[in-house]
Amino acid sequence: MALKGVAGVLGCGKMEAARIGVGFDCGRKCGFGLNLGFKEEGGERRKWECCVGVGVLGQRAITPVEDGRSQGSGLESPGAVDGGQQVEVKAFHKDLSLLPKPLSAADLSSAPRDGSKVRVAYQGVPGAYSEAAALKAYPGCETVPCEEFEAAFKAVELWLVDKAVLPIENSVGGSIHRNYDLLLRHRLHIVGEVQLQVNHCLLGLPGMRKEELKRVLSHPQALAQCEMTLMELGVVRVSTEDTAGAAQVVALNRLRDTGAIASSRAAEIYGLDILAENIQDDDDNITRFLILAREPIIPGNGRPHKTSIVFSLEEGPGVLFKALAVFALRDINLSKIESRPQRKRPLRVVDDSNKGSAKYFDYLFYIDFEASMAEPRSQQALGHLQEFAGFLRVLGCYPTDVP
Ligand SMILES: O=C(O)C(=O)C[C@]1(C(=O)O)C=C[C@@H](O)C=C1
Repeated sequence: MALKGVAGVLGCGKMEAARIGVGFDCGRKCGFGLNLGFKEEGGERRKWECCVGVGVLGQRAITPVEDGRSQGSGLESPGAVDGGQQVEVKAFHKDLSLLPKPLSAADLSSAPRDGSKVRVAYQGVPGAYSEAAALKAYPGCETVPCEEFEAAFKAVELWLVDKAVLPIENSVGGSIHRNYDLLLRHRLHIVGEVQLQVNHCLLGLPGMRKEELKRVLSHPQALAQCEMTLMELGVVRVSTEDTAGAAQVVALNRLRDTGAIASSRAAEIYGLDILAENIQDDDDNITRFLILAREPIIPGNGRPHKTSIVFSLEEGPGVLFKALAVFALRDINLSKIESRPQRKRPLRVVDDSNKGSAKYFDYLFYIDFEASMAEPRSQQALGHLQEFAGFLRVLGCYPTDVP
């Protein structure tokens, strides 16, 4: 499947100005796209509009789904009128089965049409919680391990895999900031979330007892989530790239005095004993993962949806209060707010008159709100936010998951 004809604008009759469209080839010369734009009101950019369209690439056949207005099919019917003249239609002898077929709902589902499995990238090695999250989202998928988070983003961008599943926050350890930063640096779309109950096990070589351990290896988040158990054991903590990677190191190097914090599945894969189960400090230890893809999904109204956005604000008193009010005013609940330093402009000079010595940290704000982009109140809220946000990007709109 190759990326072709990423055509700019899909037709949306309602949108008067500045439209941003993305179109994606679905493999059979068909495409679909999400079109976001502004409406001009009184000479100002005011209103967000969002519409989705499906079409046939390489021709002009685009049929907006939402407002039902065709923008010209490019396939004239026999005897079409051209400038008042009847056009003579020549007979042709072609294999009609070669013509692109119209998209059906199944074409937009997660499974590739050729029967092959969905390929999902994750950071870590087999047995990592991220792999379990990928399998929860796409049962029976082909999981593709990646060394770093960034490699998983790139694997999607380079069409090596269909999706990536990456941890974004944990109920005990908090946010995974690296992935917030990567979301902005890459242009992938959030198409889903997975909430996974994480039950950590203490693993060791067969026959070992937990009292014999001197060191415990794991991912820093996992070590932090099992702080109390590790204190009781009085062991040295050593960070690894992922939990299953820790189990792999213990098994491969036959480390007798070293344990690993990982999943029971990792114990099975690497042939280790489970020395203790559920060793996390908090029983409600839930990690939330994001599913990323090259194309956005068409937001629905049926199931509860979330929308994730990122924006920057100009300096001034109460600007964050005003930004949050656009959601409160429309009764939209926020489920997450995170701020990250702006990498390109981490500090802002605020007193030009005073030799420019006073500086503020400059932040980007990430918000998840509980509404679909298909709802007018979401579009209105973002239109309102756009009035005072220096920068605004919709990272994705996707169905809410439950642990
Ligand atoms: O190391 C793993 O197994 C991962 O999937 C990563 C990760 C994380 O980054 O937070 C995921 C879930 C657990 O909370 C611990 C580690």
